[in-house]
Amino acid sequence: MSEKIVIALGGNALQSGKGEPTAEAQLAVVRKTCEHIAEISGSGYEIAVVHGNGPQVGRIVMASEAAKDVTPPMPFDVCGAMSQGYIGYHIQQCLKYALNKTNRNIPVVTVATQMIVEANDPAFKNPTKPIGPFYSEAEAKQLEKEKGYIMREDSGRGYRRVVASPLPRKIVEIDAVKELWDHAIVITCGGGGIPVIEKPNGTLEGTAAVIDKDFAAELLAEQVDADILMILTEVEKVALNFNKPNQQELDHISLAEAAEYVEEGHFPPGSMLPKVEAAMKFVRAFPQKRAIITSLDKAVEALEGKTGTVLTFN
Ligand SMILES: Nc1ncnc2c1ncn2[C@@H]1O[C@H](COP(=O)(O)OP(=O)(O)O)[C@@H](O)[C@H]1O
Ligand SMILES: NC(=O)OP(=O)(O)O
Repeated sequence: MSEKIVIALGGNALQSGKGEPTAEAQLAVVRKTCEHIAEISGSGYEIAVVHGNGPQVGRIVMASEAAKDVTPPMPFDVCGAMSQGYIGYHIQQCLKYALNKTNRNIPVVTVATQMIVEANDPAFKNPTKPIGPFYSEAEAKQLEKEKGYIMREDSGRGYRRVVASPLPRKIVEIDAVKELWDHAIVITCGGGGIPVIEKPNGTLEGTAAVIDKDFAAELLAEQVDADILMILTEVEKVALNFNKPNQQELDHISLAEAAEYVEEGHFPPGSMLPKVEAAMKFVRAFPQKRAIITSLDKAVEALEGKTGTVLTFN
């Protein structure tokens, strides 16, 4: 039987193309990434794709706010749904093309996915998820004053707006994803899923937050009994002392080592910490399985054990 793999694509990594953060620049990165995903599919893996949306949803919110004199601003959850739509569309288009090139006629489909979060999740009081563009410290201070945004430094790359990032609890469309699994490559839980709160009468209500797609991908991997959780971002390996002269890249981490490095503060919240924590959760749930963190362009080599950081139980 072929192995199942959930592949998570970083929202920032998808915007890592040179030049302006345009849809065209993202499409170019998605196109290249999909060549790798098609190659993985060609090696016999069953795949689902999850993607991030931090930069994208941040810009959609900004555009919506900026257009307030022309049309009413969109609620935050709707902006999240819009980001799922356009990133999913890019992946669908590029992945289908890459699969066709290798004569693999597999349908590719995006499922608009809602994710149940808890209304009393402490994350609502402690925003950590960076979204939108990067700013200088002075610009960040100005935005805090003018717009009331909460701004934080993001992994040495500049300041960004941070928003609440509650934990994903339940994938609303999981039955549809499971039904589709044998027939298509499913793009699901985009941007971590559209955050919704379940009301006592059973209705769902969108809420203003951005769920971490690493945790969403992990939850999906558990639900579909995936063999591998693969998290693709901008760096080839997870590092200790990241961006410092004594930076040390890691080939392999055990669960116990990962816990120690987390405790020592090597991984910032909202960027590398959720990836490592999601990987830890996966191998804790499935001690025989593995999680891999690497860059978009190294996915194939990492699966072959040639690069990336592999996290296992022992
Ligand atoms: N210890 C670390 N090891 C590797 N990268 C790190 C580390 N700490 C912070 N980073 C940064 O975190 C980034 C990944 O987080 P982020 O950009 O939020 O991910 P995504 O691509 O999923 O949106 C890396 O590209 C790197 O710049
Ligand atoms: N939603 C989410 O996790 O986005 P990023 O991958 O951009 O951080």
